[in-house]
Amino acid sequence: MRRLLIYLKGYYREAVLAPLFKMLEASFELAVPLVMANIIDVGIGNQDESYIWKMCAVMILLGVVGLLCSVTAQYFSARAAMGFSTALRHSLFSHIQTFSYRELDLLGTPTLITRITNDVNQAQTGVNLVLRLFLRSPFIVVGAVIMAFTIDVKIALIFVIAVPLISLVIYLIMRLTFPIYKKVQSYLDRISRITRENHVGARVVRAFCRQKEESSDFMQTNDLYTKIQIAAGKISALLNPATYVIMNLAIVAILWSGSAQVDAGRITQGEVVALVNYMTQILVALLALANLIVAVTKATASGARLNEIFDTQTTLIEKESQEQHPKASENRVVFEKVTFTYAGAGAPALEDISFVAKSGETIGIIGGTGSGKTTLIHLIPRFYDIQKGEILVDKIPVDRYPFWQLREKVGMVPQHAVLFKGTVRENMRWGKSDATDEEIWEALKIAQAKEFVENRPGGLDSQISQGGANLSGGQRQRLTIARALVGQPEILIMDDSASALDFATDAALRQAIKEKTKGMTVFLVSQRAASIRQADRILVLDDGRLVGSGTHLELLENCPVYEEICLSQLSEQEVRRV
Ligand SMILES: Nc1ncnc2c1ncn2[C@@H]1O[C@H](COP(=O)(O)OP(=O)(O)OP(=O)(O)O)[C@@H](O)[C@H]1O
Repeated sequence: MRRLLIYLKGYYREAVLAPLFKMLEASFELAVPLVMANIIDVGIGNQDESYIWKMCAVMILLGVVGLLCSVTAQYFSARAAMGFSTALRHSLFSHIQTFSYRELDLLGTPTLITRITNDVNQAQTGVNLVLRLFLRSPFIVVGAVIMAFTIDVKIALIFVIAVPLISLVIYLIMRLTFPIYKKVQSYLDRISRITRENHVGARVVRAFCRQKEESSDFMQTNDLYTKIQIAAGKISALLNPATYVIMNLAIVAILWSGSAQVDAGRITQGEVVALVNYMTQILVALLALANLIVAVTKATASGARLNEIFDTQTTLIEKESQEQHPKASENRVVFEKVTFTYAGAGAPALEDISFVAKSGETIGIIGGTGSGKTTLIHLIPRFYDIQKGEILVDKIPVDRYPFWQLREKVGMVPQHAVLFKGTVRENMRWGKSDATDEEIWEALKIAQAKEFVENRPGGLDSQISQGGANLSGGQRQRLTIARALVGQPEILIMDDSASALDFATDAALRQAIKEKTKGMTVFLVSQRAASIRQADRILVLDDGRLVGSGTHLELLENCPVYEEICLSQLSEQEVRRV
């Protein structure tokens, strides 16, 4: 947690003023029992009404000034804590943006969401409470004990016994609850994961009538979360009765011993009341301290979880950020004996892959599910670093390009069509931030999306809801294709991006891409043999290995895997048709 305190930078003044004002408030609070004692001893003792009113006014004044100090402290601590959490959240968000696919695969989205929301909030609460209570509570405890000693040393010894006893009870209860609070956080992660999965896959859940199972899964985790919170609550519930018993016993002892001292004329009745008040103040301060410690523990656990994210460094390093100036190369993308294994995976997802994709060529990639098609095309824009071999784009290894330049060269249409909330135009400008309407319409035309965008009220200004939920699967795919085309990339990668399109639209799309994007190297991943058979060259993957490379007819002759795929989808006649 200490490491995170750098995010208090800019709020040091508030971080100093908040505890100072709290201590000021505590000083006024410590003075109140003495005023009370005077009211009893002098005012009531002498039947001096005006003195009583005067002292009441002093008490009210102390209360009001104390309140003002407390509110001011609250203001400063809230400012500091909010400033801290804002800076922390910014930094965390920016850090997560640096993660490559590898780190995102390893960490997973739900935990990142919990950490940037819940954990940052816990840290913020911790900072807020520390600024207000860290000095105040010990100050009250020590101050009240000192005041007790100034009144009567013998009675003050009761404080010396009671305070450690109360502290011990608080300590024992906290020792029992701390491990439980740590578990709570991991359950929250699970709840967040289930919620996210369920909501993202809401349609699938309904299609498979899995609502009951999903609900029971969620309820199980939620129940466990509740149970663990209740367990912690039950133990914490012991705190008040146990400490109040000690405090009341201490008060009885004060009254007992105090009455004897009053009889002996060593102290006054007012001073006995003041001692009782000090005992109560001590208990309240110790309980506040216990709450503070719980909050600090939670904040420390959250801080550790946040530091885990900060300590996760991207493995994808931009080695040279200077712009590369590749000469126009015939061999646009070259894979040389490439082997790639996912982090934590036992076997390579791709092994010993070599091929050359020439400028202007359309490369079809086909293979069974899990054969490595998506993995292969993810390596071209360097979403992952390979372990063996080399990948060259325009004769320069991909890890020598600055990311922006490589990603500008490569237009990516992912397998899952993801769009963002906003207008069609805003979504299209992800491909090129300053794209003109003409450029956008041209890209939409090639992607076979012009007509349906024109028919939407507002055209380019029509709204797309979160994730593109107000569009059909095919419409979403066409818009993501258009988004990649807007930037006029030199290499276009389409990862099964036309799977939701009917055959006629799919064919029209491929035709338009071929005609309108001269010189562009196109990678076309598809499960459909019909979609890639016209490609200039087809790569056939099987279990992470390249088992065939050539044109449709060549592969039919010499690649049994390809022949099998084709025959499983098309008739013998269709397969052999040129
Ligand atoms: N992020 C990942 N982490 C670990 N393993 C992965 C990851 N993504 C894919 N794999 C594994 O790598 C192998 C190749 O997966 P890939 O997604 O490239 O296959 P694919 O041919 O594109 O399949 P599909 O046609 O079903 O999309 C599979 O065995 C898969 O389980």
